[in-house]
Amino acid sequence: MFLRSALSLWPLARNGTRSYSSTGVTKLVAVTVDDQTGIATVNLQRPPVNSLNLELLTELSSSLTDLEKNKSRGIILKSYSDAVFSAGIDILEMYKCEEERVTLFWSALQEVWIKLYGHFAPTVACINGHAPAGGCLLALSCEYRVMVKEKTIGLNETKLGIVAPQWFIASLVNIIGQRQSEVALTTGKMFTTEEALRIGLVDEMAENTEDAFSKSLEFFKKFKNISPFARAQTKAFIRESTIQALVKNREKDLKMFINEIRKENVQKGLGQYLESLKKRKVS
Ligand SMILES: CCCCCCCCCC/C=C/CC(=O)SCCNC(=O)CCNC(=O)[C@H](O)C(C)(C)COP(=O)(O)OP(=O)(O)OC[C@H]1O[C@@H](n2cnc3c(N)ncnc32)[C@H](O)[C@@H]1OP(=O)(O)O
Repeated sequence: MFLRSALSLWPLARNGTRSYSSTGVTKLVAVTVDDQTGIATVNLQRPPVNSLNLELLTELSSSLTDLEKNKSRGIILKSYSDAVFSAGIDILEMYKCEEERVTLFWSALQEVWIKLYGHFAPTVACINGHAPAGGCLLALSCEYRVMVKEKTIGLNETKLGIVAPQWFIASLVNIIGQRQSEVALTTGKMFTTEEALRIGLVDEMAENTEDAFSKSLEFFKKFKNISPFARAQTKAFIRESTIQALVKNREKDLKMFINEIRKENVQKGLGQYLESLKKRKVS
C-alpha cells in the first residue's frame, strides 16, 4: 500500500520502470525506478569518463532530493560506461577556474555527498568501471559496493599534489579503518578490484556490469524483514557525526578548497596532470 502510494508520485510507467529526470530532459544523470520494487537506478552519463563537473553534480543533487521526497526503496548508483564509473572531479573545474564557478562547484559536491551519505533508503554503488578520487568518494558514500573485476578504485589525491579533504578521509576511514586509510591516502594508492575486496573497500566482486547490477539488487533483499524506519534511523545515527562535521564547516571547507587549489604549485601540478592524462591510455 505504502509502496503504491509512494510510487504514484513518479511519472508515467514504461515497461515496468519509470524514467525520471529532475529537469524533465534526461541529460547527465538518468534515473529509472522499477515499478515492482521501487528501486531507483541512478545512471551517470557524462562521456567520456563521467568526470564530475558543476552540471553533473547539480543534476545528481536534485535527483537525490527527488528520490528522498518520493520515498524510493533503494538506490543503485552506476555508470553508463563499462570502462569508467567516474574519473572523479573534472580537473577543469579546479584548473584556471573562476571564483564564482568554483564556489558553486565545490558547494554542489558538498551537497551531493551530504545527500548521498545521509540518504534514508539503502544505497549501493555498482562500480562498473574505474573509480579514482571523487569517483571513489561517490562509491564510499553508498552503503554497499559491488565492483567489476580488473578495475581500480582509490583516493589518489596526493598523486596529483592535492590533499583529500577531511570528509573524503572520513568516508574512507569509516569503511577500511584508520591504518589502512593512512597508508592508502598518503601513497595515493589505487586498488585493483581484487585488492579492494581483500581490505573491505568493496563488498563484492562481479564478472561484468550485468553481474554487478544483479548483485547490487540482491543487497536490498537483506532488508526484507527489517522495518524501513528502524533501518533508516540506525543508518542516520551511525553516519550523523561524519555528516555533521562537514555540515557545520561547509564555509571553512569551501575556503580551504579554494585557497588550496589556487596555489601556484597546485595549479602547475594540475596542468601537468591534465597533460599527462592526454598522453596516457589505461587498458
Ligand atoms: C590543507 C588542505 C585542505 C584540503 C583542501 C582541498 C584540496 C582539494 C581536493 C580536491 C579533490 C579532488 C578529487 C578528484 O577527484 S581529482 C580528479 C582525480 N582523477 C583522476 O586522477 C582520474 C584521472 N583519469 C584517469 O585516470 C583515466 O582517465 C581513467 C578514469 C582511468 C579512464 O581511463 P581511459 O583510458 O578510459 O580514459 P582516458 O584517460 O583516455 O580519458 C579520456 C578523456 O577524459 C579526460 N579525463 C580523464 N579524467 C579526467 C578528469 N578527472 N578531469 C578532466 N578530464 C579527464 C582525459 O584527459 C581524456 O581527454 P582527451 O580525450 O581530451 O585526451
